[in-house]
Amino acid sequence: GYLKYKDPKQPLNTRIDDLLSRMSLAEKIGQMSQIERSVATPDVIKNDYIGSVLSGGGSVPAPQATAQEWASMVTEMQKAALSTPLGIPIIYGIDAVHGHGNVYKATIFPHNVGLGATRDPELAKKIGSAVALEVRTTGIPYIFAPCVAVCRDPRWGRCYESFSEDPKVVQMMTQIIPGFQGEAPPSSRGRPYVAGTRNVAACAKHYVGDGGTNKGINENNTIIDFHGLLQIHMPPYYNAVINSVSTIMVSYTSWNGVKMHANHFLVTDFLKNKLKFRGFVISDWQGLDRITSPAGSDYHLSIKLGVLAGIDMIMIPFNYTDFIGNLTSLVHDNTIPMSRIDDAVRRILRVKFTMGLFENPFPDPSLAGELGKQEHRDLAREAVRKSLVLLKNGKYGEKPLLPLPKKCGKILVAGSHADNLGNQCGGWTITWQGLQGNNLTAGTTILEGIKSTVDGSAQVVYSEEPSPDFVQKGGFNYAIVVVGEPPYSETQGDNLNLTIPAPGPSVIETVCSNVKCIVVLISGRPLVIEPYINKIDAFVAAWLPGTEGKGVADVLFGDYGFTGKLSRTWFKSVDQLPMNVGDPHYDPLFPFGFGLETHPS
Ligand SMILES: OC[C@@H]1[C@@H](O)[C@H](O)[C@@H](O)c2nc(CNc3ccccc3)cn21
Repeated sequence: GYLKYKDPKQPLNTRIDDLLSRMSLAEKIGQMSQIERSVATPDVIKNDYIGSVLSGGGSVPAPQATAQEWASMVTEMQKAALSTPLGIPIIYGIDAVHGHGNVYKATIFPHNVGLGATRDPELAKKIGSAVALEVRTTGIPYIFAPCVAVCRDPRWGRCYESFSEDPKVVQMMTQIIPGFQGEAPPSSRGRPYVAGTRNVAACAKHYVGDGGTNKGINENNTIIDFHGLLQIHMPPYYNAVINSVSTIMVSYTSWNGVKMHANHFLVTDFLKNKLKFRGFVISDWQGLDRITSPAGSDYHLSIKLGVLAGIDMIMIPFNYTDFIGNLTSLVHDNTIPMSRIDDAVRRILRVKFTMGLFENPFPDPSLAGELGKQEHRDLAREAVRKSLVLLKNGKYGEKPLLPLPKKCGKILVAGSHADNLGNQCGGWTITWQGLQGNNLTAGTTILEGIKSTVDGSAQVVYSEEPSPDFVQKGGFNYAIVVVGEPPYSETQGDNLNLTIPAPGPSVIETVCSNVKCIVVLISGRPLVIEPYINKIDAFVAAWLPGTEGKGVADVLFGDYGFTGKLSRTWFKSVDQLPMNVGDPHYDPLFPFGFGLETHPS
């Protein structure tokens, strides 16, 4: 018979009220449960009324799975969900944080630290809509992006996921949200909005103060007064909410010793009641478990604190029986009132109804062909060009070295990051931690880009770690040295010394003491460069450019000018950290906002 909640012509709140009134506690708790794809069998989805599934970093249906294989996996799960009595569709989420990183042959864009250096919100929006298409072509309607952290200490392993140390630059780049979701019409501003099946629901993360921890220690404590929190870490959430972000993910971190996942004041009083956020709040992976230390030592208490704080959907992700059992008993004994459960389910349903998931629960086959499309790769290459920051161009008193002539004669290209696609993509690429080498996915290394840019008369010689003899006897007019950090994610990226890993420094020394050298640094953050900077002729910060490495050669050889500006302070020494623009004692090697410019030759 006719069911009001299934009628898209009914007002949104009528659909929510009607469906909620039909739901059992088990069905409500199911909607609040997000499980990992590796445990999400059709039976589990059906029997536990699961409302959401995710892919954790690197969790794929099969190695090098095609878009079709991804879509088939989602379809199978969706069929199970729709076979339940109320037929509420699941929402499948994934970390598409710099393009659809888990997926083989997806376009990989520069990580956020590089996008921040572009200062180009329109570019961010275009990237958002390209990523949305690549995500949707795999049948997925929801992504855990953008990270709107304001990273205040580059020793943090996730600093590359942050657009900038300056909240104003992060606020500017939240324009990626209307890119992901589509532009909300005036009537929907400030409310969750997803335009349709070519867009995805987004997730502003990690609320709040994830980038402000002590010494940049991941998941640690952000010690700052309320005024400071509102001034530095909160502003991007104002923009995210008004730009209709559908979901917000809570941070593992603590604020002045109180776990964010247990913080009723910030999650409910401030975000939901003050900022009027109407989407759903999702936990991070085992975010509830990590409320206690050791993690998981009192899961019953964790669930009580997290759900009462105002978390609506829980990224469990594996022990769903524990979660469902504990939450059910917490409601039965009235520790958690049904009103809290209903608020969570309303918010989840509001997002699912608004984004059209009930009308279009299955992948849209018309989106085939979007994965890794040349048009998206060209956009990514433009982003690479605009993300490069030129920090030195010729030694003191000498003429500028860049742009290099395409008729450059014999040049040397050296370093561990010159011909290494995995290194230039960084973390959250194919696997959670990222990979090294050139077989991980489809793309163009920096070396390949150089070779296809220079004039036919030029000779490009590549040596990853050349000997002094090789450099001295090579007769090179110039050398391009590409070094930097290996890929990493989260805690694995925490680093207190921030030195360029060996043999980077010695390659710089060997090459730059024998031939005019351009050093291109591939890193998620500023690294120690001061000891070598006087020996270097030209110095370029390239961040983590992604698959379209040719964007680097585009600018080195003058097809485009350098325009990027530092989105982060470049320290002289790690002893100065944390040190950010606006600090009373500010003594950088290169200041926030710095970037030399060149013009197309
Ligand atoms: O991947 C899901 C979330 C992600 O959206 C958050 O930004 C991030 O904080 C986060 N961390 C994990 C933990 N990932 C993990 C991967 C493999 C094994 C164990 C944990 C999952 N997630």
